[in-house]
Amino acid sequence: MQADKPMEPTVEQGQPNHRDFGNLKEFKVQHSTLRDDPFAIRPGKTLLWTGVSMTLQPSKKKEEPRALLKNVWGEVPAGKVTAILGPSGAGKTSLLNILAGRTISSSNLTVTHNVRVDTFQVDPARQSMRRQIAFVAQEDSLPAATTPREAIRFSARLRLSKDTTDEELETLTNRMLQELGLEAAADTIVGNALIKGISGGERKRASVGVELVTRPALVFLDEPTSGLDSFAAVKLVNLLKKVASAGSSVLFTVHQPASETFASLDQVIFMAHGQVVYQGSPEKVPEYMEDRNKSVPEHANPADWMLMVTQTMSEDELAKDNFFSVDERNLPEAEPMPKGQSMMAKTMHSESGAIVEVQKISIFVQIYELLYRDIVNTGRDTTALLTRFGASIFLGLVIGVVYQGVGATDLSDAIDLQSHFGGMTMVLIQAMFGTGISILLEFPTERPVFLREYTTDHYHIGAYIFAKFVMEAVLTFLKVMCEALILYYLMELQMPFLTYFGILYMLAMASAAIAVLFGSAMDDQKVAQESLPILYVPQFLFSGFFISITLIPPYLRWAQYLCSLTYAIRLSVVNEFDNCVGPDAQQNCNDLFEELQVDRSDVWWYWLMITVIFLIPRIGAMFALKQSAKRFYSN
Ligand SMILES: Nc1ncnc2c1ncn2[C@@H]1O[C@H](COP(=O)(O)OP(=O)(O)OP(=O)(O)O)[C@@H](O)[C@H]1O
Repeated sequence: MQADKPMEPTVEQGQPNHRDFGNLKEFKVQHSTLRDDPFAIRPGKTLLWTGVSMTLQPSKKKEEPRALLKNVWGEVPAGKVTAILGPSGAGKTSLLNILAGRTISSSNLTVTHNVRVDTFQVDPARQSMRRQIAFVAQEDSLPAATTPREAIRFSARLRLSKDTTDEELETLTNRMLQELGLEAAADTIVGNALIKGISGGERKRASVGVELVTRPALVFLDEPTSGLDSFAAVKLVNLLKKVASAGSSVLFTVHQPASETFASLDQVIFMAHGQVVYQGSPEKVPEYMEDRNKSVPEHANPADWMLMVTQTMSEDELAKDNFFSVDERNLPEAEPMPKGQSMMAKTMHSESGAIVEVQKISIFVQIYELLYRDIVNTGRDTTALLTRFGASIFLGLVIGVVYQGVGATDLSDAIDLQSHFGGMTMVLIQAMFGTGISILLEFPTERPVFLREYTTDHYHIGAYIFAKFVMEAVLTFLKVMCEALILYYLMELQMPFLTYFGILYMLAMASAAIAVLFGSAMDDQKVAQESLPILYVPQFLFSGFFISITLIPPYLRWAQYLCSLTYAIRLSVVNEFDNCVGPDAQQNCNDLFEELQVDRSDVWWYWLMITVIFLIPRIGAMFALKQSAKRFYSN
């Protein structure tokens, strides 16, 4: 561990740092409660569970239900580090997910449990309970263009008490980076499979930092040491011990801990075949194995030995040799949480030592932080930005050159008018497609980040949707402005420039809204992308451009009113062809209005409808994302 900055008054006063204390009680007396200390003492909570079972219901009638967890019991005392060990498929992650409220009963899964925090009965899936839990999943889901420093600071800003100052946040973040050995990588972007960033191990540690910086009372980590070298793994476990020594209950899963790591744990829960094999201190493992005639060989790592034994023996053999442990704790009756009781609210110690409730930051700060991150990250991803604007400018130039001067042609010539109308429609289709597709392609990378942050209580869903909307509105504004400037002047259109820009912009925003709704509603982003034509192709059919509305079967014509492209085309036609000069030109324009069923007096209605089509999917996306998040933590 690196030396720490002299930051706590306890250190400055010449008292020993908290790392010098072996026991929590002593540590509590000396430890700082300062808000810029990630290891500041926190109100500890003991998590207990019994009767945790998970059964997979058969998909076919003839099959039997499959018990994945059987009456699992255990405990994570406050101030202790507990590891769940066991062979692959033993049920470690399943247990962790149930305790974290991330797995609940569903159509094919039956979950039962009796979980308590201290003496109170709790439902881990409840929002108030999940707010207490810091959860580090196996897969990292940090935004690719963010740096570890920014990711940790973002988490601290949104999840710590609202009165935490910028200086405190900076100190907390620096301290966390230092503890995780991430100083050198602190300002390098996280990256992903396509963008080079920090290493996999650094990414894992950054994910841990994002959770630990909030000084949680309960810390759950799924395989935090996987992908780390043995030195980094030992360092991480030491860090978890430090977090526990500040009062947290730490529970993590691990496959095969090194001897040093194993010996340093406070408590281990060894699982096999969905049952508890051993629960207790690591030192007593050799004795436990000896009692079952499977003594740990000399110099062998007891964890490795236990893994080997449980993997080579069948479930029946293990049961016969008395390997499975039943709950003999005789727990007293749990108390229901009293009404209005705030114990499950997130709490911390004030500087006077009193326990106070964490004040959640306002939705405006959440929006500001989300927007700030989006702006910085968008600016960093120059390739995506250049492609987005480059493609618009290129397509604008191609369409503009092909339809050059089409707006100034003679409207008394029906073919000229058709080209004029065709050019405008082509641009509208391009604006609609270009915006929707680029959003839907981005969604798969953003979705896991949102799901992690939303389910760990970073922000309100409304803040996320609003920040996303503002960002899209600005980027789409700039993109459409580029296109409109090129096309308006090359095509020599007749309507006022601002009207033309307004129509293109509203259509692009409506298209973006539909893409966001699709991306939000579908868990499988590939399916969402593949289904996009279902939304766009009907728009062509009902827009009146490829087939006259009057030729469409009457029972299908209503569909035109749901298509944003229909309104955009009608608005373009009314504004571009309303002042046709000369009898032939007037006749041609009237024919076009009739074919498209455009009514000059309905212009306000067209504007209203295109606005509605752009607003409703946004609201829908909010609900769809909420549902997605529910499914996410119940998987
Ligand atoms: N939602 C689910 N639907 C079907 N099977 C499931 C579900 N969740 C877990 N399982 C099954 O339960 C068993 C235990 O899975 P779990 O992921 O908990 O094991 P693990 O001990 O964490 O394994 P590993 O160390 O490989 O991650 C596995 O056989 C897994 O396929």
